[in-house]
Amino acid sequence: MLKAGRLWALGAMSGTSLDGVDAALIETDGQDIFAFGDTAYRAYSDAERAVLKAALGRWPGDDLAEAEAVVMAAHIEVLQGFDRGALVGFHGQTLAHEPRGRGTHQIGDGAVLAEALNRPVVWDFRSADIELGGQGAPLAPFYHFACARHIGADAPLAFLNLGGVGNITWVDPRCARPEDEGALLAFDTGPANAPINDLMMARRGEPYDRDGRLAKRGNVVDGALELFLDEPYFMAMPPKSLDRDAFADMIGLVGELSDADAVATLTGMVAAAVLRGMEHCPTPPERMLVTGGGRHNPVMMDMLGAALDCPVEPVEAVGLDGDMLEAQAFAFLAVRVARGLPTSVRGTTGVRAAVSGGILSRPEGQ
Ligand SMILES: Nc1ncnc2c1ncn2[C@@H]1O[C@H](COP(=O)(O)OP(=O)(O)OP(=O)(O)O)[C@@H](O)[C@H]1O
Ligand SMILES: CC(=O)N[C@H]1[C@@H]2OC[C@@H](O2)[C@@H](O)[C@@H]1O[C@H](C)C(=O)O
Repeated sequence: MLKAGRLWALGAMSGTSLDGVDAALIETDGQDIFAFGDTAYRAYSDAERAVLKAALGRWPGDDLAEAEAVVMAAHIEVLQGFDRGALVGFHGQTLAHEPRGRGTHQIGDGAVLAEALNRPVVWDFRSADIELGGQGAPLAPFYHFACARHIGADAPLAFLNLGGVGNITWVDPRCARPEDEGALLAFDTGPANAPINDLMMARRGEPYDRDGRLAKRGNVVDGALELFLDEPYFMAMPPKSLDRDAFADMIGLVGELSDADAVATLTGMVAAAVLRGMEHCPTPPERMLVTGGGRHNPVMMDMLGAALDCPVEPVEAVGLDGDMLEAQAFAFLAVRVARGLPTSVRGTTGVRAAVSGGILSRPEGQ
């Protein structure tokens, strides 16, 4: 086990929107953040993305050699560019997520990565949590707690990640540790960019609605929005988490609409799902800090701002990097795992007892 003390750790995240690999360095002891370091991004090519897309929904035992090779090559390429980072946190690529069924499935082999980088790698962050009855997601909340302390927050606030899927973390920074009762409540709010990206690709051959340009020209259609909000998921109490394609049917709800109205309505659904999620927060947060690609979409941000009672701002408002927060989170979690500290609790994933989720693989001879 790693001794207490600060170190530079390198984290890598390949998220559900399948855009690419984010990598970031942070200096941490697994509790506090001391400094942020370099970051890098390696986009997937269209051909690579198509391979990953075709592998979604697959489980161990299926032939995934091609997808595995894409994930490993992209990670090795981007991580080899960092000379700092004594420990690596490697999330891998989620292909399927069924916490109450077959479990959760991330591809990418941390032992192979450890040899390629000649550094210890922590990986398979979600399985241990699921084995103890948790959802295996979201896992960024322990890092959100550290961020809240880092920015000097003194009242409950929320972090909202708008990736392929949306997830929210309500944080009480007055608690001493993230594992303390009442410090965190987190869950996936609903779909975020994934259905928008899928619709843009299907109808226009474009990967996403850049800057909300198409949504801006359309109107939210109430009938479709109401049908969407009838989904029992929104009423269900946390813990809860979602597969990327759990709401793939929502594209059907907008199937008859013009491109602009369809995208505007899918964008409105993201904000409406977050608003429904707020009902589950223990107290209204003082502010909502938004991370992930959705914060670059002004239509999505305006809809959120109009729906919520608190200020909604990108995390850059407090000096954080919203494109790299998840990569930093897995660097931070790697240090926690290496030190034997918990990475999830009942309030974040519903796990029966606090668990330190992840495997540590060392290169031969270390
Ligand atoms: N300028 C922009 N305008 C509109 N949408 C954007 C913009 N930039 C990014 N996005 C959206 O954000 C997505 C990428 O978000 P992000 O990188 O946070 O996702 P992820 O990390 O893959 O997902 P997850 O957090 O669910 O694992 C893009 O696919 C796109 O839909
Ligand atoms: C199973 C899985 O990969 N879930 C992702 C996904 O993307 C957003 C949301 O759904 C969240 O639950 C999680 O990612 C972030 C990094 C998390 O675990 O906190």
